[in-house]
Amino acid sequence: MQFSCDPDQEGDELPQYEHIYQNDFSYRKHKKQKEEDISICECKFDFGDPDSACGERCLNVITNTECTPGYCPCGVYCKNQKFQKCEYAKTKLVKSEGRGYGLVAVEDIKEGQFIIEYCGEVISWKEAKRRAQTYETQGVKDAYIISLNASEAIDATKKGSLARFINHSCKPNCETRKWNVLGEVRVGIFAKESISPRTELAYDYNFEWYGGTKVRCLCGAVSCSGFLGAKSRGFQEDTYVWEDGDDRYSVDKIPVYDSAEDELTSEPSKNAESNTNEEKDIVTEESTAMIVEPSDSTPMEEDVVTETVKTEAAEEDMKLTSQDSKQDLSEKIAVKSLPRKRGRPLSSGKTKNIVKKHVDIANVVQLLATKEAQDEILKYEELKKEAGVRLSSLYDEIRPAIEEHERDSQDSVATSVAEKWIQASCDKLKAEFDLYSCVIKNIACTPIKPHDSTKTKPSEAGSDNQT
Ligand SMILES: C[S@@+](CC[C@H](N)C(=O)[O-])C[C@H]1O[C@@H](n2cnc3c(N)ncnc32)[C@H](O)[C@@H]1O
Repeated sequence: MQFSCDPDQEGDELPQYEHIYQNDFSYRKHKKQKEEDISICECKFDFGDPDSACGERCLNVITNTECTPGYCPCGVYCKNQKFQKCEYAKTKLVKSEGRGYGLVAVEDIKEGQFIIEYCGEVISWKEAKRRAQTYETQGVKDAYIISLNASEAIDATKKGSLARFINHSCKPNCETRKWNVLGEVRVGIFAKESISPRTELAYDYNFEWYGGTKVRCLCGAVSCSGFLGAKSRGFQEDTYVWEDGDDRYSVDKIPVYDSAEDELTSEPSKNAESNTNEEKDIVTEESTAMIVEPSDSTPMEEDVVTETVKTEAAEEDMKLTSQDSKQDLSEKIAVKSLPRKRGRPLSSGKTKNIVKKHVDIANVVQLLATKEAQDEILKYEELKKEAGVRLSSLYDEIRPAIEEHERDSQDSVATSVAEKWIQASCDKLKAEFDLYSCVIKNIACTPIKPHDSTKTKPSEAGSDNQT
């Protein structure tokens, strides 16, 4: 949405809030990152190539993790500390038609670029719901509570960054993404597309509506869902005529807040105008008890165990030689190439059983006395290789889809793609399982070749001499 910045509007009294550049932790202590939890990437800075420092291919960037100062191999040249260094895009606060204030771009913003962090007070969900109700009864019309993770939310009502002014759109040019920064999850606003100066920034709030006033959405998008939170379960259960893609709403007797009506001086937007004509009798009072759900559903903290498992498998993969590269690269990707966790032993405790052990099939085959046993093992080895090759070529096919998913959305990769990948991975695991069971069966049941005593190893010869 293009925005006309009226300099006169900048003189208007700004809403009361405390401006902060980092989340405020009054409700619990800020986590201190443990040394063993620090993720260290494998980037190497090359002075001749400034792009070599922690860019798109940095393992930490890929996993939405900022590098820890003092630990990144690129040192001061690391480019993956944007939250920590507040490397925001240039934006400007302006009055937006019918929606209070909004934020517009002042410079060209590239697709995928980090724009600003959504800062506020980190509070528990219980506290967030209590506050949302209090704000509603106090008549606070705008909602600034955003979900952080399963147990916590960020409240930017009283303390926040400029991100608190970014409005909602049903066809947004920005999106929220969660990043792990020094052990804490933080929410950033990122560009979904390239954005030119004077364009209003907006993301899809994914509002969860918990009752109270329904706020008419004034985003103006053709695909507008009509109300903030209209897609949420609470709203849909409450609005009995709702069907997907159906824009008829049962709004009788429901108080609707339309902030356009607060601003008598501002020209109502086309969208607002038509809505106002439609429902003249609607009461305009109260605010809303809504909490913004960032679109990024990537679990950050909750998945600690899974992440540990994956990390160590990935690390084991990293040790493979370059001859193995293509097939093993696909396996690295399958475990999302999580970077190394500092100080964590490779094959300890619970992850031991998933770490690869190399079995030299040629050696095993030589030990067995019968040709049948040897052939059986070689047949299963061939099947295992074929399954590996299929997984590898599938990787080439689906990599663009995975890359697109990583760039544009943090939700799930398309089910069809995921299913193909899972099937091929399972086939490969089954082929490995078949091979190793065949090896075990044959070692247990087939006579072993007699030891050739004429071939004495040099070390054995030496020790014999000594005795
Ligand atoms: C996080 S605040 C955004 C900044 C707000 N405009 C302000 O002036 O502080 C969210 C509130 O802005 C208003 N808002 C945001 N997007 C809107 C939209 N598309 N239509 C109507 N109101 C919107 C709603 O009142 C919402 O609760």
